[in-house]
Amino acid sequence: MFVLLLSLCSQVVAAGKETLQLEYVASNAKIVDVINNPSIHWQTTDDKVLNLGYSNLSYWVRTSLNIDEKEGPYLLEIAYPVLDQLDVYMLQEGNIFVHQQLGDKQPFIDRPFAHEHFIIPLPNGTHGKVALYIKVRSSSALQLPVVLWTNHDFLINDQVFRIVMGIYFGLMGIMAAYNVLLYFTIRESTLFYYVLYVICLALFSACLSGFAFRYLWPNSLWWNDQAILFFLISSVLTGTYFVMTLLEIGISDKWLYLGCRLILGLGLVLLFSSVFFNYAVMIKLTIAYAVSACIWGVFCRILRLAGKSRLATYYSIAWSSVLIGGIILALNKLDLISQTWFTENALLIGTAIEVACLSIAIGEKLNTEKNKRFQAQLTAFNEIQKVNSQLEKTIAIRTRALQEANDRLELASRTDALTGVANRRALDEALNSECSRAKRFEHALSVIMIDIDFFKQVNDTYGHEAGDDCLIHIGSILSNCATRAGDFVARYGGEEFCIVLAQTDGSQAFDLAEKIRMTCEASPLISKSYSIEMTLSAGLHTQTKPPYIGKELLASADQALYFAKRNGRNQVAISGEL
Ligand SMILES: Nc1nc2c(ncn2[C@@H]2O[C@H](COP(=O)(O)OP(=O)(O)OP(=O)(O)O)[C@@H](O)[C@H]2O)c(=O)[nH]1
Repeated sequence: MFVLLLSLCSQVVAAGKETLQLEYVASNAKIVDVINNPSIHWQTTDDKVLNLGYSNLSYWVRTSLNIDEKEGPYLLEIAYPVLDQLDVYMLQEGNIFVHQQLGDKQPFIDRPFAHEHFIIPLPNGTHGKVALYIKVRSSSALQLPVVLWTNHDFLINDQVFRIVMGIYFGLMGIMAAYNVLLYFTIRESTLFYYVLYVICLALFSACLSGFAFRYLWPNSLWWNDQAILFFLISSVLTGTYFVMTLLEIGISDKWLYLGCRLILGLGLVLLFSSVFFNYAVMIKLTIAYAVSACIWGVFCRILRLAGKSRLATYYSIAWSSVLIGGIILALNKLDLISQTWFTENALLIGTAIEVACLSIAIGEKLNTEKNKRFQAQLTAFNEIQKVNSQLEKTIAIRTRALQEANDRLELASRTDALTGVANRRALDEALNSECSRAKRFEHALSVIMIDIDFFKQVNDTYGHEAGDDCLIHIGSILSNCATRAGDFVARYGGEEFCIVLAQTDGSQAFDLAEKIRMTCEASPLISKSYSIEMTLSAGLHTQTKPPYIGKELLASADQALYFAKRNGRNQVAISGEL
């Protein structure tokens, strides 16, 4: 876009303006002492634009214009808005017919033609050879781009000039407005400094191009000079803050941080000094300061962005473009390169590219940070998942261990500690549940009560320890004999045992009771020091119809046992047959 407009602009300028051969001399004399004074040694220049660099002297510049009335009317343009004082004289045959005082030391309203540049309309009817004398003085760089336009060509050229400026300030405005909205949304300090930087840069460009004087402070002559310094220094200050936040230069980056702090400190000193010291001195210092800061910006990129390729690319293009633009403008102002549309607008082009690239660089940085945050969240999420699964495993192991412990406790609470068979509590539960089942399915249910004969004698003879071993021995005989599903062996208490036989009729139960009795009789408890022979007495009760009541079954079986004892022991008695 810029290249297109640049070429378009160059064509219009080339077609519209008459090339003027300027002569100049450093002199503070009056017009009457300059015209027709053969002792003055006028110097000529081959440049299209007279460029005298930074000079505090007054200069007289002269040329002659050939006016063809048929082509007119004509406008004389001095296309450099920051000149301090201009006295423009036009003479024909030694008579002054135009005298115009111009310059940015006069209120804008005094200009004969409302324009950012200095424009002098030639009086109607001007014809033939006209001598042009300009006395110029400026504390800024002294350039004198004098152009003679026909009205028609001037209008075409001016339209292009305004389109280019409109695009530039429009771009700056959009960038500032968009990023300020973005700042209020995401509160990222880089955006804040970027917006300040863009505003300062745009205002600095507005000062240089004359737009600020025309539209913002047309009557503030002192401020109009100060504003150039103020906004250039402010651009560097806000730009440095921006670079520090964009590149995350903190106190840990010792030398980079100190460098940035030095630039900020120097900027503040210059800003303060600019109020008191001569503009001509301050502008040179400020330009040197701005160029150094710009080079420092490039240096920061080299040290800080090695390896961060995309952000580095945008940043490099941005800073290089403004650096190149600034250098071209500085060389132009110092009269080291000639003034052309491009050299005059190089900084504008550079800053426009810079502002756009920096905006992309911010986006790139935010994007990188978003990805970093996402990665961190992902890592944290994975970590949490890992911990959770570890926790779940640990909980499962603990739960299993707890369950096993509970099972062991449950078993222990239902088991007789000495013999290992079920205890009385478990017997009551099993008997009740078998009673319910028998009632429901109308099964026969048998209960055998067993008691060791003369066990007191065993204890008395062999001791309690041996007695305990005998109880264990009998418990194991019972468990080994009553092995059918539904057989339930329990220690009833002391030397008494009980067997519940589900779905077992009287004859089956009797056979089992006999088998147990005989096994016991035939299996003495043998140890190194003794062999204890034992017999059992058993009472059997079988319930074949309701009511199935546990306590009553036990009582009937116990009654039968009592009978077996009384009847001589070592026998099985059946409750119904007593
Ligand atoms: N070693 C040991 N002896 C027990 C245990 N529980 C009960 N006894 C003993 O068992 C004996 C039971 O004796 P008694 O009730 O007089 O009956 P008995 O001597 O077996 O005679 P009968 O039952 O009439 O044949 C007592 O001496 C109790 O001390 C026990 O857990 N261990």
